[in-house]
Order: sequence, then structure tokens, then C-alpha cells
Amino acid sequence: MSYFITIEGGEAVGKSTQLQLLSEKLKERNFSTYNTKEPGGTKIGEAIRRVMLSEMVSDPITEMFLLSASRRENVKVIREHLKNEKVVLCDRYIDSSVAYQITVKDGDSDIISKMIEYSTENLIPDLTIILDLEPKVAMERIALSTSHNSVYDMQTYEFHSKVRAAFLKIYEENKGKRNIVLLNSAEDINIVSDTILNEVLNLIKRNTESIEKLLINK
Ligand SMILES: Nc1ncnc2c1ncn2[C@@H]1O[C@H](COP(=O)(O)OP(=O)(O)OP(=O)(O)O)[C@@H](O)[C@H]1O
Ligand SMILES: Cc1cn([C@H]2C[C@H](O)[C@@H](COP(=O)(O)O)O2)c(=O)[nH]c1=O
Repeated sequence: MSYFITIEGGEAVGKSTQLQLLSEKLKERNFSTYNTKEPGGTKIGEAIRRVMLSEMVSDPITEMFLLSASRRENVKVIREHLKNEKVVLCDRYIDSSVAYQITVKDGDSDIISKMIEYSTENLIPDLTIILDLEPKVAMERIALSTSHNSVYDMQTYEFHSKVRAAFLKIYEENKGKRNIVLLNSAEDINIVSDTILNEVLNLIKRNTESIEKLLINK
């Protein structure tokens, strides 16, 4: 069985740390994983990432064109890995576009939703983990980190607060409709990591059980 899992949230909430830990823990359990991120994941995507992280584009639709080009290329690669029974872990995906380009930057939601549709061809995650953190703590982590110096990392408290609120809204609007989990990432790294692993193992267990039921009833 293949799984597509996304990790979402604002700047420095711990997405890449948790993605790496999850990948290692799944490998220890004999799952084959493929790690990727957005923007990025392919040669074109990485070039777009460099542009986006060095220059804040004020027009959300212009940003969506860049993100969609990166995403479309990345989705092709993701689909190949899903065909090969991999657990694909993606650091940010479509919920980030809803949060940043629609909610925070007030981009036209119909246009952006269409762009998401075209770039993903409706590839929806099996599970989305949203990491939530007070912007004050996130900004402290950014200040201490040597790798957090993008134009997004350097935004104001107000910007980071809007991003946090946007992800909380996504959670409220989607819980019960798709597999989406909200976690407090102010907790210790290992506690957050164990909780994420449990969520993933539960998803796999639920799926395996429903397949077994189908086979028995056949
Ligand atoms: N639970 C935690 N407690 C304390 N520090 C943490 C925790 N999780 C991550 N960190 C630290 O916070 C910083 C940001 O973490 P990380 O790079 O994983 O965040 P991120 O969400 O991927 O950031 P971005 O999306 O902005 O690149 C890193 O220095 C990391 O070591
Ligand atoms: C996928 C996606 C990303 N962004 C922005 C927000 C982030 O700060 C940067 C990526 O940097 P990170 O270090 O990987 O967090 O890109 C966005 O605005 N919209 C999106 O859909």
C-alpha cells in the first residue's frame, strides 16, 4: 500500500524536523519512504524555490503560477513513487496555498482553487498533519536558526499570526471531512514525533483492516 502524507504549518514550527524523524521511524518499520517538499522536489521546483525564498512576490496569483509549476512537476514524481508502494512524505502542499495565497494574501479563491486542481490533478493527501505553534516561539526558533533566513522567515509577528490563524481555519473547516490532524508543536521534539508516528500507524492499520474486510466479504 502507498500513502501520501503532508506536513503543514507556519515558518519554523518543526515540519522538516518531524518529516525527517517520521521517515526514519517508518524505515525502521520496513516501510519505504520518499521525502519531498514544496516549493521544490525537482530541478525546476528547486529553482522556483530559490526565487520564492529570496524575493517576496506581493501578487498571490503570480506566486501561484510559480508554486503551480513547481507543484505540477513534483506531483508527477510523487505519483511514480506512489505507484511503487512508497510512503510519500511532503513538507507543505496544497494547504499552504490556501493558507498563504488565499487567506493571508487575499488571492481570488476560485482562481487559486482551479490552479491547485490543474497542478495536482486532484492528488489529495491520505493524511495531513498541521503543526501549530505560537508565532512568538516560532520567531525565537527563527532567530536561533542559521538556516531560517528566507523572506518568509523574516516577516513580522502579525504575518506569522495570520499564517497560524489560516492553518487553524483549514483544520476547523476540514476535520471530519478528510484525515487531518492538528498538533501542538511547542511540545518536546520526541513527543511530537511519537504522536505523528501513531497517527500514521493508525491510518495504515485502518486501511489494512478495511482491505481485509473487503477480501473476507468477497
Ligand atoms: N519541538 C521542538 N522544540 C524545540 N525546537 C524545535 C522543535 N521542533 C523543531 N525545533 C527547532 O526549530 C527550528 C525550526 O525547525 P524546522 O526547520 O524543522 O521547522 P520548519 O517548520 O521546517 O521550518 P520552515 O518551514 O520555516 O523551513 C529548528 O532549529 C529545529 O531544530
Ligand atoms: C508550498 C507553499 C509555500 N509557500 C511559502 C511559505 C514558506 O515560507 C515558503 C517555503 O519555505 P519553507 O522553508 O519550505 O517553509 O513558501 C507558500 O506561500 N505557498 C505554498 O503553497
